[in-house]
Amino acid sequence: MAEPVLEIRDLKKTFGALKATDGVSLDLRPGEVHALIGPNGAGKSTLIHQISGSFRPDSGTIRFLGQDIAGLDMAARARLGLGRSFQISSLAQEFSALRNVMLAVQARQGTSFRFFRPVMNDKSLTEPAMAMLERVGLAGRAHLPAAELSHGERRQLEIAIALALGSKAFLFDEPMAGMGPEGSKALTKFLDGLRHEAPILLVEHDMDAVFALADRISVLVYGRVIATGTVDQIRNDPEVRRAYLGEAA
Ligand SMILES: Nc1ncnc2c1ncn2[C@@H]1O[C@H](COP(=O)(O)OP(=O)(O)OP(=O)(O)O)[C@@H](O)[C@H]1O
Repeated sequence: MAEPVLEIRDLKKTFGALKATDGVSLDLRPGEVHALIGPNGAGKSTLIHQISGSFRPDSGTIRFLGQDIAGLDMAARARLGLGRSFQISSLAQEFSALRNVMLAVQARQGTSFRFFRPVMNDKSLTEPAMAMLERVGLAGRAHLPAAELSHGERRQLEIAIALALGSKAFLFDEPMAGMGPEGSKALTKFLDGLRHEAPILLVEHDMDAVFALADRISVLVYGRVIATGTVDQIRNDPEVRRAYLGEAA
């Protein structure tokens, strides 16, 4: 089996007396969508924050592409290729979609703002940025300000930016939230293709999306993983049904 892209071992984080993550271990393999589900307050977002670097774990290890990243800050983790969650919106609202992606291309190239050159005519930025917008299906909206894009389009733009930054894995925290049924369907289809570019750790309450996308599901309850398995294994696990899925599954 291929080496995991991301390996979490025994991650613990407390807030006062509350054990928000209580010894979580899981991994993310190349090409997969690994969904993390569980009731409200189970510790899903806290886990994502620890992986992305916005919270520091009390103990445990996080290895990304073979490297221990627990001591790195958020920006350093992003530079290594850990694509950030949707909950942090990184868009410059007044800039066009194209310009937003160009900034990411520029950041990856390691060049700073080029005040002496008209950036919008700089093909070394516009061409890769446009290619990225095409990949996410936004080429036709390239010249609109980010603020004028729909909710779903802004999500696509955020992914284009993450891809332009060279993301090698994605952490998505409730991407379907606020999307509506049609938007969720479109985003599900899009994420299904995205997994081949970079595997996805997906926190999501929308079970249709989870069941459609997940290669594996881990169920978090009170900060602990109570089960990890395929969609069928999780749907048929009596403890999971009791703790989370109820009879809806
Ligand atoms: N910064 C914080 N300070 C104190 N307590 C926190 C903090 N962040 C989260 N918590 C608590 O940790 C627990 C886990 O919260 P978390 O947001 O990770 O759960 P979740 O599974 O993502 O829930 P939801 O599905 O509702 O988003 C909750 O009891 C929450 O109140």
